[in-house]
Amino acid sequence: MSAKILQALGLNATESGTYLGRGEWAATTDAGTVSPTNPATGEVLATVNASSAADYETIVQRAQEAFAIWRTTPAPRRGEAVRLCGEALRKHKDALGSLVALEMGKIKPEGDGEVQEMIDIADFAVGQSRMLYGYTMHSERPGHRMYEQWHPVGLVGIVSAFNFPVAVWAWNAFLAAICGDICIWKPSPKTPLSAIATMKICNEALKEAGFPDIFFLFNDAGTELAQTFVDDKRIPLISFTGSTKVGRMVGERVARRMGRSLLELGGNNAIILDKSADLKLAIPAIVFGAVGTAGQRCTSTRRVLVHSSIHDAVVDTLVKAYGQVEHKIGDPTLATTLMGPLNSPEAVEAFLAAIEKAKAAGGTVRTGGKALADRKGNFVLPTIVTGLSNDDEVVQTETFAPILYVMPFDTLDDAVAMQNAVPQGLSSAIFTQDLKAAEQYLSAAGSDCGIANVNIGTSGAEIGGAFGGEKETGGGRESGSDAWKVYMRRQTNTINYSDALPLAQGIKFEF
Ligand SMILES: NC(=O)c1ccc[n+]([C@@H]2O[C@H](COP(=O)([O-])OP(=O)(O)OC[C@H]3O[C@@H](n4cnc5c(N)ncnc54)[C@H](O)[C@@H]3O)[C@@H](O)[C@H]2O)c1
Repeated sequence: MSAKILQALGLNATESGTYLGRGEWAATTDAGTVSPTNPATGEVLATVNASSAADYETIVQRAQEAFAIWRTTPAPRRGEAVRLCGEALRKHKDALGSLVALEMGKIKPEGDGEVQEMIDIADFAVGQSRMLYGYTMHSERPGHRMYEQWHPVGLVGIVSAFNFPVAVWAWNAFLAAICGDICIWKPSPKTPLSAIATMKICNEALKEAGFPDIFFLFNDAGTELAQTFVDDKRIPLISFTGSTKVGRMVGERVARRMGRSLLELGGNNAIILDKSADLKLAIPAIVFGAVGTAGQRCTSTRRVLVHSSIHDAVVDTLVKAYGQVEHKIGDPTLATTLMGPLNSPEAVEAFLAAIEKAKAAGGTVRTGGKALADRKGNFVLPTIVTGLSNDDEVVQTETFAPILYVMPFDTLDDAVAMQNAVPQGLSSAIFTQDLKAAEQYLSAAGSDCGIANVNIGTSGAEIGGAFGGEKETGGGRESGSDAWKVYMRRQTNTINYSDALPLAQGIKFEF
């Protein structure tokens, strides 16, 4: 099965992890390897030769040369390049979706959905390429015109996480490309094949149509090259998606060199069920939010805050629903599977450690709480824990696994305070039929997250809205709304078409 999925995308048992531009993949074999593993079986899928320091240098130099051309290519023409990438991805959606499922471990519909997200952001970026608007301002000086324009920022570094191995790149790369930037990508060492396949699909489409290289790729056997990347002054913007721990370091290092960083970090997302919540909507939203991608989404639902009058009934219903999911845990590439494995054995250890901490803090495991030792792969049971306090360390921490903490509340003010009282601020939701409660939740005194929903869950964003979060989630916004602006530099221009030289603020300087 796995060989068939790799073959469908032209991937071999050994692959170069370095796209140098000009149609060349590096032949480097002495910079270590990356070994992506099937999380459902433990089988090594292929060997990826990592990039050397010299490869990295070649990439940056060629990216700089490419930028000199791309920055003056008309933006709608740049949009055409992205349109072709979107078309190529449409053709390969099934194959790439299967590879994402195989390598990352999310189920096939979610793998396909991730590729669809790439297609959607491509479409969005094509339209945006004709809408890189700046304001025109009225000058206080007669015969003067003032306006702003947006120029490409230059080279954009993209460091991505394992859980969205291809969509995160597209969110960044397609917008950056229409903005006139050149992108260099360092994917997660857990999912290099998805990155290589994506580069092949997009770069072949660009080459066929005669476009220059705008997308480069390197893989790092350790973290040394990634650190060089983060510290590299030739790269004005680093877009980092990953854990708060690594993202904090990246943000600090980029700031030290006065670079720009776009940080998309961890979440600790809550759903509030007030007493009027429509459980027909709320229960499936919670189950998908907590169990989807085996709890390995940045927007996964980790906490459910339930009005005390319905708390016990909601827990019972959720436990029953989890019972149904338990029968459909397995190979993520099969159509019948609802929950795949965790991505690595370390993730299983982190899951088990969190369960032990939860128990030690007085929590009760209502369902799940175990790894599935009867089979190969990194499978665990989706888990519900009750009886903990929102302040407990384990509840405050993002464990990247399907563990849901359900806690009661008495007033909406208490619920919102609990929801917000975590270090992260990514996604949040309320289920209510009470207009006042919904509006209070969305007000300035309500949710403090970058995403706040009413009557839909925390997980699964669509292209169009800006995606990202506050506090330890890093403050970045990607993909929709005016997120394109981060990939550009703003320039204010004043043009004098009069015969005089008046100074602003009426200042006189006569000599
Ligand atoms: N907010 C978002 O949009 C979003 C989206 C997806 C994932 N995430 C977060 O990502 C995390 C899971 O992903 P992960 O386990 O791959 O995260 P991670 O932080 O372990 O790795 C992320 C990336 O950073 C790289 N990296 C590691 N050490 C580095 C270093 N010293 N210098 C530079 N790069 C380095 C990794 O190789 C990888 O490419 C979760 O916390 C999740 O919430 C956030």
